[in-house]
Amino acid sequence: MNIVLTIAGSDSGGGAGIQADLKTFQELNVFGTTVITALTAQNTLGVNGIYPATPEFVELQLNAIFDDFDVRALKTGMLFSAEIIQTVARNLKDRNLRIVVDPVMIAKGGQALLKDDAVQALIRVLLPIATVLTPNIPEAETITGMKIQTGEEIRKAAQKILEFGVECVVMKGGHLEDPMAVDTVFFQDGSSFQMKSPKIDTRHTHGTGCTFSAAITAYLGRGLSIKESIIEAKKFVQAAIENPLNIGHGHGPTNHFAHRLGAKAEVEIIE
Ligand SMILES: Nc1ncnc2c1ncn2[C@@H]1O[C@H](COP(=O)(O)OP(=O)(O)OP(=O)(O)O)[C@@H](O)[C@H]1O
Ligand SMILES: Cc1ncc(CO)c(N)n1
Repeated sequence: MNIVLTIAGSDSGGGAGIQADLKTFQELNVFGTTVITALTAQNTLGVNGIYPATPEFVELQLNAIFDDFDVRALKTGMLFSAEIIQTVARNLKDRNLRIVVDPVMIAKGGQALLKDDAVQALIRVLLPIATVLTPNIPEAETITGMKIQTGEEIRKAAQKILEFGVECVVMKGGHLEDPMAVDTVFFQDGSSFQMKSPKIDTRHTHGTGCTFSAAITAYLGRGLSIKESIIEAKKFVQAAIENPLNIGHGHGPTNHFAHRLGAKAEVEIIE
């Protein structure tokens, strides 16, 4: 059994964070382990409170996992503070792992999930060890300090992110004004490709980013290449968005069962 890990925050509402990650891992046949960085009191309407773990307790959880399990791939989600980011990076360095960093900053309802002063720590200590970084456009703007609207601006921002040391960056286009959900993927060797799928007109998009990065991690853990993992993850999240569950009164969760039920999503790959 391939073992993977998520280092993220708990979403009591079950649609994002650790809960979305574990559901994704389960659906994709990998064994999921967890390091919880913070509890959130959260539902589909918003985040009512955050209770972070101490960096020492984050480290205890990391040690518990690495002392016992042979983890193939991991993702990070909500990391909350510079201190937690530093603890995580210190414990991941020099391990033979594929690391997916989802630079979670703000919940759909607007609440901050990462402190402002933690962005620099993310750039300095986590990006240099990241295999794949999955920013949405606002996150890519915060990381690079650039305004991103056009395809050319996406390319320039991705270039700057690659210079921070990540092996591959997926610029997620879900937030752009476009009838298609277009993600553009850039690698250190200068190659790139695009993934296009129809943008679904739905408010049930809570946890899409978490589900996508967890699916990339699951496929990497199963031994797929970076490119294959990203493409298969896009299909997984597209199927989960296309078949919404009617849960909650706000931004409802994506449907992790869609894959099991055989939903097939069309994703166009443009080299
Ligand atoms: N309405 C939509 N229809 C189809 N695909 C979408 C839609 N919204 C987002 N996506 C896709 O879902 C994936 C996750 O991207 P998204 O931009 O939602 O992440 P995010 O903003 O980080 O999410 P989160 O709020 O969970 O952190 C990307 O592949 C994106 O293109
Ligand atoms: C715990 C948690 N992580 C990530 C997100 C982003 O969707 C969220 N809303 N909550």
